[in-house]
Amino acid sequence: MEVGFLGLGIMGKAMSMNLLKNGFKVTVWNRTLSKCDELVEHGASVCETPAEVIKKCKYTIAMLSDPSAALSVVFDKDGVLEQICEGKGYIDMSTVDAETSLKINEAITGKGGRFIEGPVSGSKKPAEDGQLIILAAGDKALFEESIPAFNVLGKKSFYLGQVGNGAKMKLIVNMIMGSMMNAFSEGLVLADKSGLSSDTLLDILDLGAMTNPMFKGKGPSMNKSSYPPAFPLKHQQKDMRLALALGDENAVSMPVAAAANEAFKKARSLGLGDLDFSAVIEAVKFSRE
Ligand SMILES: NC(=O)C1=CN([C@@H]2O[C@H](COP(=O)(O)OP(=O)(O)OC[C@H]3O[C@@H](n4cnc5c(N)ncnc54)[C@H](OP(=O)(O)O)[C@@H]3O)[C@@H](O)[C@H]2O)C=CC1
Ligand SMILES: O=CC(=O)O
Repeated sequence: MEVGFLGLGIMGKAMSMNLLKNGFKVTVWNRTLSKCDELVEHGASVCETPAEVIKKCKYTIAMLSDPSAALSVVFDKDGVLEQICEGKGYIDMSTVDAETSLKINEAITGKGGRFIEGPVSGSKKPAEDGQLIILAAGDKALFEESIPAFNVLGKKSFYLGQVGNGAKMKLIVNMIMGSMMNAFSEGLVLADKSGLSSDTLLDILDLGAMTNPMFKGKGPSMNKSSYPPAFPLKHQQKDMRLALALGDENAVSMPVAAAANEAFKKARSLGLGDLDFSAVIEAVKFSRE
């Protein structure tokens, strides 16, 4: 199976590498073209524009930073729309809002192509290990044809119905994750400032009902003030912002998420946007200084 892949950031690189390792023929494109080199060393082909990738491949996956990147790759010059046509499928796995997905769906299907959104839950390591959770929606037949690729990329693929449902589900999951990360950060800082060991707090949390892979995975490095980016903080803040907009649309009051969003914004203003989202703990430390 030949697959195109647009966007080789933290996630796209790991995902396209997995496809290559599992026997897929992969043609890649990235805005910063030099990031394609490592994939080419592992057997990928490279194109100079998204349009060229679409022309070459029956199926193309995108993994881009945010709504503006997802729209630009489709609608701008040399973009996806220039070559999408009947018989081709476009699978956008970026985390965006439903409105963005719907715009892309309308444009792709208007040209006779097929579209699904497929945002993923799971970070850099699950992407490297093919253990993502895929939240797909849109053209059902395209979803079924994508299963061989999804089975390489993830441990479970959900089909959620009409376009927009995948985006909404992903934003809800990440809103919960961002709120949890803030409560966790406050607890670690409070333990430390109360004269307690924040490492002991991790041990206690791990033994009880609140044990979870995120606290276990991120806690030890947070206690060392180390935040190598797996999920960049700027993307988590984007997800909080988009989830809050979904709350506005549905008149759902979300004061916890709103406070968490403020902390991520504060962290961005401190220049921490490119670090892991666990660096939000620095905003908690900052606010009490
Ligand atoms: N990292 C994670 O743990 C997870 C991330 N996600 C989501 O996946 C998506 C990708 O995340 P991640 O890989 O971490 O992000 P990165 O910031 O590492 O990569 C972003 C990618 O988008 C490209 N890009 C940004 N702006 C544009 C633009 N205007 N035009 C074309 N390409 C553009 C970048 O290109 P360039 O290299 O040129 O900058 C790069 O390929 C995001 O939506 C994120 O929310 C979902 C689950 C987990
Ligand atoms: O979107 C981020 C994740 O870890 O999932």
